[in-house]
Amino acid sequence: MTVLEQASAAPATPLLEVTDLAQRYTLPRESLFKAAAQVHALNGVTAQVMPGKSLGVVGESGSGKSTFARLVMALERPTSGTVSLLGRDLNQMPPDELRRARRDFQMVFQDPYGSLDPRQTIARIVAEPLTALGRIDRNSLRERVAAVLRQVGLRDADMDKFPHEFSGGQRQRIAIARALITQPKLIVADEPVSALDVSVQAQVLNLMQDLQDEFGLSYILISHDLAVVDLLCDEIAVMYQGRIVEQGRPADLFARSAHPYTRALIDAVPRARAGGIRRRRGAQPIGSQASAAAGCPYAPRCPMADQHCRETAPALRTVGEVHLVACHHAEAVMVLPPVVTEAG
Ligand SMILES: Nc1ncnc2c1ncn2[C@@H]1O[C@H](COP(=O)(O)OP(=O)(O)OP(=O)(O)O)[C@@H](O)[C@H]1O
Repeated sequence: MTVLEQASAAPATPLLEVTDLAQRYTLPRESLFKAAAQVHALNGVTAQVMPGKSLGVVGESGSGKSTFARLVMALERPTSGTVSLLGRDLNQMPPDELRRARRDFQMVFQDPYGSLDPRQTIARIVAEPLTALGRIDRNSLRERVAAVLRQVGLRDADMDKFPHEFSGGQRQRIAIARALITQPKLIVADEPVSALDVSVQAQVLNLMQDLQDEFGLSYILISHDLAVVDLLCDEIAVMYQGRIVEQGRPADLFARSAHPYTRALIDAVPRARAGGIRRRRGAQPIGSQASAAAGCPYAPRCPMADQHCRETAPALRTVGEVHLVACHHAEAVMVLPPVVTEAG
């Protein structure tokens, strides 16, 4: 094999690599006589994002999605595990190096009303991640702001306005422009469209897709809505109580979900996917419940749970070619009929 062939055959370096990430929070003591309780927000999460690819992270409220996003952004240190961007462990970097590395990864938050400072002009808001990296002359800065505003479908003149002059969808475009200004490789978007009307959601997701095509961006897209991540992601990780319980390509997950929890999430997708998955009549809303003391954390809610599930926690394992699942009954779940697709 020639050197060139070897290079092209070598697997590409992951853009982001998260290994065995765990985060525990200690809650304030209820009284002097009680031990402080701990929340295991994240429990041994391992994931990779390749350059130009996107990972969707779905799960109900409290499953650990935002904690995962904060750790990936190095906004807090994990209890254990590592977060590496292009092979460099973010939590081992000296503060100055981490500040410079932040050029490569930016975040878009859920609330387009709360995340933009109402007293700042759009120019200042959008320029902030760049000015935080060091001095830059005013004219170049305004040119750069105008360019990213155009990239997200806004006008140069918008830079001298204030956030209250824009709709929710436009504000989310401004938040995306701010994330783009440092020309990042990765954007972590935490529920970027859940505060928007459905019609506006599609516009923002389409914009994110166009930007990905144009700049080879990667996204980590956090959402409670499978339909949203399905649109934009190459891979979906389903989280339950701080663990990834299933991970695979969207088409595999929809057609052959191997975890009963993923099936419950698909069941709750409110809109028809291209393949025609619809909400099942009378489907129960997914609420949080206490985890089992031992065994599979999903066992107390699982229609397939047996004694083995209640006693032994399933490890994440491969089923099929690239599909990962943590369920003792994965093979049986995969061959169940597709989630009900009722007419109308
Ligand atoms: N700073 C904190 N201190 C204590 N507990 C926390 C903290 N942050 C998160 N938690 C707890 O960790 C668990 C995971 O929370 P997280 O916000 O990551 O979930 P989520 O899936 O993003 O939920 P949501 O969709 O509601 O934002 C929850 O039980 C939450 O109460």
